Amino acid sequence: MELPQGIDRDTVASVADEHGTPTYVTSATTVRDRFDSLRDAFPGARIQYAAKANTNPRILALLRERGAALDTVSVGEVIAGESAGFGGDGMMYTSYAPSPEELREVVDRGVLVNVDSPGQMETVIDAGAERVGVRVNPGVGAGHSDEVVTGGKGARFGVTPDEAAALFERALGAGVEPVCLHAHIGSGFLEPEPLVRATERICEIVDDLPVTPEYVDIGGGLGIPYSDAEEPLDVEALGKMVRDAFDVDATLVVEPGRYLVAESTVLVTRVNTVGDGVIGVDAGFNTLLRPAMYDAYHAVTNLSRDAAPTGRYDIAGPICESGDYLGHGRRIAEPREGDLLVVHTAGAYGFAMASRYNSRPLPAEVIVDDGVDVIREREAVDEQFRNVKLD
Ligand SMILES: Cc1ncc(COP(=O)(O)O)c(C=O)c1O
Ligand SMILES: N[C@@H](CCCC[NH3+])C(=O)O
Repeated sequence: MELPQGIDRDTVASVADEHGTPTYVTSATTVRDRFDSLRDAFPGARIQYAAKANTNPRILALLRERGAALDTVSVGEVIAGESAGFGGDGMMYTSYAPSPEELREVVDRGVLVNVDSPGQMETVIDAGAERVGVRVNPGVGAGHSDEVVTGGKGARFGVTPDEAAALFERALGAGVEPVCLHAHIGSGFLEPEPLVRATERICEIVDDLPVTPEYVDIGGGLGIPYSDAEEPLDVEALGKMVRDAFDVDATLVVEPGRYLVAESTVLVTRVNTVGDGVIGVDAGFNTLLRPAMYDAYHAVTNLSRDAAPTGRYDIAGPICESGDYLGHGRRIAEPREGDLLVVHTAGAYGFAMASRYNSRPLPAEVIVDDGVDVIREREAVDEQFRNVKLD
């Protein structure tokens, strides 16, 4: 698998030498390129980046400069958006079971809330919002695994179409403008059909609302190939099919996270231990959770060796759990202690899902644009204890 645009082996090696490992290394060019391809595929649409995929404010700012809006899920993400220059108008907030305090703070910050329960609607009205959105379950779901399907039967996200119409009525009755119907069916699908079907269904739901909202948000979920064997999603064809299905007089909102950032980033990690068929590296599921959590595949290459793959290796992280592997049976050039490995396609739900398990500090993040810039320092080991009270 290739490195992201504008990043070569020497760059990754010098990042590792200067800033240590594990470190996430992002190509600004690839982020811009993916944004531009979506903008071209969905002309006139609002491309609303789902900040949860990669919340680094420098990446948010890069997308804002390109013309993106922002979808947020917490006050923390709203603050990250503000620090990246997004105003309230440029952001929406779509969350599950938020506290009334959180909803009030989001409204105070001027961000449009997509509610998904009658109770949330009451809180947003009480908080003095002028506008509101409603999240509906369009009855269609899709995703790379069951854990990430958020629409269809059994999904807990979004109200029913009838409830959505009732919530629109409630907002109108309270003098609050219902400006958005929102849906999101799941994450990481590589075929256009589910999103096209959802778009058709969402438009039917819009037809039954008391007013047509300004925005109709069909969510994100656009997948990307994690291996050379997977066919990429044809976003141009998807854009055309969605636009053909979108027959309401509203601004189309597309809300991808993964598609915009996943391929922009690699995780560089150093080999600390070489055993019989198992190599131990300094990045584990504390750094990149996806393999352990979803059995997700991330390609791994040995940056330090020119040789063709010499064998198959299990790649283990440093966490004291037998499930801490980044990959199994990977064909790579024979690793030696001190070698650098690259874990590909790590820009979405990588750093964003990292933890301090085993009291290992959070990794560093670097962006490569005209030069190489640290966009998040590696956490110092003792920083993780700063809220601890010893007496
Ligand atoms: C409400 C909402 N919008 C957008 C997304 C973005 O998903 P993805 O990264 O798969 O595009 C998510 C996450 O699945 C989400 O929950
Ligand atoms: N975290 C998931 C995607 C879930 C998106 C959030 N709704 C992943 O890494 O694939």
